[in-house]
Amino acid sequence: MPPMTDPILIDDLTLAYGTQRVLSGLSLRVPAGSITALLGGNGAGKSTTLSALLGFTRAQSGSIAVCGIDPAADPDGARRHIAYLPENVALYEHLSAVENADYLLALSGERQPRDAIVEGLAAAGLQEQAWDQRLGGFSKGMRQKVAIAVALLRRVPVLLLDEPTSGLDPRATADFNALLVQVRARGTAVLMVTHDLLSAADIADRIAFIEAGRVAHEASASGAERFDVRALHARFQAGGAKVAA
Ligand SMILES: Nc1ncnc2c1ncn2[C@@H]1O[C@H](COP(=O)(O)OP(=O)(O)OP(=O)(O)O)[C@@H](O)[C@H]1O
Repeated sequence: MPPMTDPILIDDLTLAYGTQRVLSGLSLRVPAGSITALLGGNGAGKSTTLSALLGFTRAQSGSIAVCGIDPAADPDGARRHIAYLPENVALYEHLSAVENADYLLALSGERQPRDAIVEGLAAAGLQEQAWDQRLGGFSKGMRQKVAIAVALLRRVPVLLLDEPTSGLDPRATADFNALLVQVRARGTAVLMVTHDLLSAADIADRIAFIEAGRVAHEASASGAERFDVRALHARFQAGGAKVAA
């Protein structure tokens, strides 16, 4: 059997928008069944890194692979392995939670029966009475649950999240983090862009900080370099890693 490669592998990536260089030698890997939090100041290049993994933005040099596929060469192939939650999840207001999930799964060619959909919504923590309600009245936390249910139902090996807990209250943040822990237990490689150092320290296996276009520091949840949130906060405060309440 060929050796398993990490679902997310980025090596020495350099990427510029016109003359503005954003990434300068960024390397990052996210193994299966693990959560990596990507932190850094505003404009550090966190969302750009996600965009490169999704094949929306092309790097000038270095290599990038999603389950062994180069997203620049084969964006559709890479995206088949990815569930992506942008900061503001785009769902359909006039459709119910079940209808949204049904439609989004159909779009990705992975239609599933209602029983499976409601099971996914329940697993994501959405209350039964909300399953057939239109999304118009949903809170951001409830919308996140619908979106993550779709991601769970797709059973893809890679989950990309862009500031998923921004705007969530502490309870909804805790619920969301608990869900991510379940996703990790299924073997998914999770890459989460966030400014929320406390959440990152709570659930991530690794925290990577981007500075000057590269990962300037990585901290691990285990071993000698175990997270010291105060030290990380002090060190990276200037770089914009905020500690959320
Ligand atoms: N499509 C684009 N075209 C031109 N410049 C862009 C584009 N997208 C991002 N940029 C610029 O690239 C830099 C990095 O942006 P990016 O969104 O990756 O940062 P970020 O680390 O996610 O920031 P934030 O924490 O504020 O969301 C910024 O200076 C931004 O203005």
